[in-house]
Amino acid sequence: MPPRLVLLDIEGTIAPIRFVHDVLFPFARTRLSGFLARHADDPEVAASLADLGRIAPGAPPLETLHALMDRDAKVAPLKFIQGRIWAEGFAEGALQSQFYPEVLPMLAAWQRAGTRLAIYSSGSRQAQRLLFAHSAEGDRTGLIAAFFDTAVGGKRETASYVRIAAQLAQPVGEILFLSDVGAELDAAAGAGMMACQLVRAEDGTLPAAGHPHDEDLTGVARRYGLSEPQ
Ligand SMILES: CSCCC(=O)C(=O)COP(=O)(O)O
Ligand SMILES: [Mg+2]
Repeated sequence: MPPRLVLLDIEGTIAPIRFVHDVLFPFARTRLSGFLARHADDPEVAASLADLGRIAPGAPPLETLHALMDRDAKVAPLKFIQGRIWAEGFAEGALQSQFYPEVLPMLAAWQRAGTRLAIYSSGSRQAQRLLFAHSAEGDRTGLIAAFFDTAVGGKRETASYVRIAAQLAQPVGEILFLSDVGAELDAAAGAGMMACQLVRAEDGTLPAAGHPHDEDLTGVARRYGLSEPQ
C-alpha cells in the first residue's frame, strides 16, 4: 500500500542545502544585530533572548547567537529569530525560496491523489510557511496540511514521530518520512514509520546505513507507488 501521508524534512530533502547555508543563514547573520536593536521591546523576541540566557547564562545574546549559528545549532530561540529576520526579507522581496526542481510539481501530484503532506523541520513553523509562501511559482502553502518544528521534540528522537502521528491522527505505519539525515530516519523508523533518505548529488549527501535512498522525489514516488505529475 502506498503511504497515506508523507512527512518531509526541508533542508537537503526539498530545499537545497546551499540555499539554506549560502542564502538564508548569511541573510539572518548579516541582519541580526539591527533586528535585535529594532525589536528590543517585542515580547516574543524578549522571550527568545530569555531562552538564550538559559543556554549560555550571563553571555551577551548577540555573542550567543553568533556562536550557535557558527555550529548550526538547531535550537528554538535561534530558529525563532532567524525566522523573524527571514520574514522581513521575504516581505521586502530580498529573499525568494528555492526548492529542488521536481519538488513542487511532485507534491502537487501527491496532494491531488489524496496523499496528505506535512513538514517536520528544525526551522520554525513560521519559517517553513514562509518558504512555501514565497516560491518562484507563488504561494504553495496550500500543499501542506501541517507544519512541525522542534516544539514537538528533537528530530533524532523517536517520541517526536509518535507525537506527530498522533497529532495528525494517522497510524504511524501509513506515514512515509523523507530526510537526508540518517539519525532522523532511524528515529522515524523506530516509531514505526516508513523512512527513505534523499541522497542529492548536488549536496554531496552520503547514503546512510539501514534505509532505502533515492536521488529525488521521482525516485521516491516510484519506490512507494505514489502519483507523478502528468
Ligand atoms: C525556512 S526553513 C529553514 C531551515 C532551517 O533553519 C534548518 O535549520 C534546516 O533544518 P532541517 O531540519 O530542515 O534540515
Ligand atoms: Mg535535512
